[in-house]
Amino acid sequence: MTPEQAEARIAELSQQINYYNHQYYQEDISEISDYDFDKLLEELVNLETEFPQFLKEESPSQRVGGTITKEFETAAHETRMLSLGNTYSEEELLAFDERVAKGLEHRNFEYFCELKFDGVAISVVYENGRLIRAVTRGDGTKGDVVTENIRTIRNIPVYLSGDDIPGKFEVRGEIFLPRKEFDKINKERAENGDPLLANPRNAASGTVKMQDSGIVAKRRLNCYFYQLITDDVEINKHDSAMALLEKWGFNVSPTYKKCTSIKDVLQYIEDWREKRHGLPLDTDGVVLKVNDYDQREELGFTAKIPRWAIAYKYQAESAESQLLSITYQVGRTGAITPVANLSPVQLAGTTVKRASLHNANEIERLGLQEGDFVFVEKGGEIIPKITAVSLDKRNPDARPILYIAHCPECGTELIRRESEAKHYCPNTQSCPPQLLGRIEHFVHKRAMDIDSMGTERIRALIDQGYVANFADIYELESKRDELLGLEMNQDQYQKTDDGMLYISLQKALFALTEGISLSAIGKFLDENVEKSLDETLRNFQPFIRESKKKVAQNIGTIQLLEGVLQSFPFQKIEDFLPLPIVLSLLIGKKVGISRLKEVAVHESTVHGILLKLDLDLSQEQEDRIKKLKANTFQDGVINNMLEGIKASKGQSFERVLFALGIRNIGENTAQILAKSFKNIDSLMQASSEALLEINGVGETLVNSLNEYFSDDENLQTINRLKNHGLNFEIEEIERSLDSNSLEGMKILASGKLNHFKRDEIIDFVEANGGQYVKSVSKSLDYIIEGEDMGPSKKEKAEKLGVKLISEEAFLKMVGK
Ligand SMILES: NC(=O)c1ccc[n+]([C@@H]2O[C@H](COP(=O)([O-])OP(=O)(O)OC[C@H]3O[C@@H](n4cnc5c(N)ncnc54)[C@H](O)[C@@H]3O)[C@@H](O)[C@H]2O)c1
Ligand SMILES: [Zn+2]
Repeated sequence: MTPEQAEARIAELSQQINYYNHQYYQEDISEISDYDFDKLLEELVNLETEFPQFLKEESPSQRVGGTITKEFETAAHETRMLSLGNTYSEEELLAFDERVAKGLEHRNFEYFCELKFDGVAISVVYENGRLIRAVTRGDGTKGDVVTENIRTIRNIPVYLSGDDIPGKFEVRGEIFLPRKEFDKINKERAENGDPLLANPRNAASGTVKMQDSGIVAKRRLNCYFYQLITDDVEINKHDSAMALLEKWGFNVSPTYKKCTSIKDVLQYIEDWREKRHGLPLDTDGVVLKVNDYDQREELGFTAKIPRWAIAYKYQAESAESQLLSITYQVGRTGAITPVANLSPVQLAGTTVKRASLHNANEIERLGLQEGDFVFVEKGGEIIPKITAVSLDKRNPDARPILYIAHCPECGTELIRRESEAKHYCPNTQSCPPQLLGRIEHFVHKRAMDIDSMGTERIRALIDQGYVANFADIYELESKRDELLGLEMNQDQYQKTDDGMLYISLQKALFALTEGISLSAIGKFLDENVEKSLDETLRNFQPFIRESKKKVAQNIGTIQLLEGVLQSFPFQKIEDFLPLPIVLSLLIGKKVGISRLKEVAVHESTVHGILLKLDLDLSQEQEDRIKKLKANTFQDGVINNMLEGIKASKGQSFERVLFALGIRNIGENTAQILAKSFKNIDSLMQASSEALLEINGVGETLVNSLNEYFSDDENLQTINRLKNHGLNFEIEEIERSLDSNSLEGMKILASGKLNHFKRDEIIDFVEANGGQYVKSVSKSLDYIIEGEDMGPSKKEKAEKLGVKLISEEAFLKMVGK
């Protein structure tokens, strides 16, 4: 490499690393894996070592990656908070050991080994036994003061008592979000249709920097401490510092170990390579630190890292698997996410059968072709990802993956907006998952409040054609009889990219056999989770024998199933079977497999397929098919749901307005609009000027309203909802007045007020006998002049001779 090339590459690497650092520390996003990031940094360090003339002071190799944010107060660290050198290789670890030995002139020394917890570093300062300040690492010299947030973490003591607590000391540790909590939060977010958190580390980091410590408290963060800094007690070694932390009640992970040689360290690393997956949090390596403080001092620091410690990072585990098929998922926003169905493979302690492919670019980047053997890796993320294709194993006849052009849920042609990686289904009105999102909003507690309509039920109603818009909900009452028997649990179904409907293996085996319970089959499948579909079916036969239930008949059916699976070229999804195949075994004499295939492509449940086929089935056949179905709507469920729907008709106009889900109309705006316009007709007819007069209404909102009301379908829905008796006008509540001081006066406020939020001023004027008016006109008595009242409005008021009054003077006038 020439010096010119080196200089250019150094600049390029620095820029990339700075960018990823910004994403990682400020935005809590990992755009590349830690491994890839560390490789970039390593390349930079190597080049700067070879060409020291290009080493800049501000190079990312010389600085700790984070910075402070603007949202918090800043505090300086009394002792700098450094980064750690890291390595992925044993050789480099041995080289580190030699450097340490040499630095200590080959005197004896010990290592203290800890796991490297994957969270965010925190410094917590105590004075006289009280937690007085908590600060993030920031840029290493100063960080964000996040004391209030840290106080909400239960196992960080706020007070300490005991006679050996120093007057002043600092502890450092790693805040983390336990994996269980992380999964719980994401489950809730999925149910609410919120975007999922990417991984526990980024979630922890984002949480620590939240403005609302109430939310932080709910997130159940936890902390492991690994450093004590104090001048008030004589400590010479790290192990005694750790013992003190434990004694004082700080949470210390019991996974540490003191080692007397690098050989012991390597053993510790091996011991935890697999075992760490059983810990409640993510760990990504081992930190080894020289135990003795005097020896540490001798070894010293570089600008960014201590010379007496290093992190050995476990490389993300990788495994080879085969691509079976691709499923395209449609989110509540219409975003399409391709998911790879893989043959099962063991990875980081779990069986992997699926991997996210993110978007079309990712498929292209990988150059993925049908049936490819691929490498999967599991980093901090829950869903593993495909990192590469094993080209030498590729079938020469394999075809490239063609990204779907139409929405798998509704058939609409997909669009891809410029500068966005994802494809979208533009059918926001009736694409089932998007409709689901809108209906979930409609029935939400703060909207129509129909809590008897949970996600599963709504999904069933949408998929089976009963609900296509809000008004349909109020017509369910008249369809009570048809609802009986509708299927609910959609997780038992899957569709491949060609629209073919699949059913879970558990349900299929349950229906195909006799005398074996669903839970027994579930248990059998759990035991075979690592096995491929073919192996699982093979193992199912000895299982049937053990069960001693209708052995000959059941085994016969399973062998038949294996035969049919071989003769028909369906794509594979582990844990699922093509529904036409399963149905052909149950009712094959009545209808051919090609007809079943035809119908299964267009339907989303067994119930739907049967309605379509309209066959004359025997009772026995009906009973066996029933075993395939998901939970169905029963009388109790239906009554409960219809009652909730009926009760929702009492919701106020503002709730109804919010429920409609008009873009940019949140709860607050709905309240303001309802109060200002009193009913939907005036709102519909309101001119842009009249709308803009209202505090809190801007151009964007005016546009959303215009767009919404100019759509006939929306108007129809509103009309139908009106006919069903929903409230489209405000109920005037008789109110006793606070005073009469504004009697007969017409008042308007403009600009930002200090004592009133958005719509509070309206209430206030009315409560004191006045009338609040929304536009500037001659009939006004006063305009309360808020901060930054627009100059044109002011001019208009002056022209009309309307009196301007300050907020203070107004309050005085009312006697407040
Ligand atoms: N994926 C990305 O885009 C991206 C971007 C920037 C950084 N990163 C990752 O972050 C790393 C750099 O972060 P860093 O500078 O914080 O270094 P680091 O995370 O590699 O090491 C220092 C940190 O380790 C933590 N730690 C955990 N357990 C510890 C223990 N037992 N003892 C001491 N410290 C412990 C502390 O928070 C400490 O601040 C990179 O190596 C990379 O893996 C990733
Ligand atoms: Zn769609």
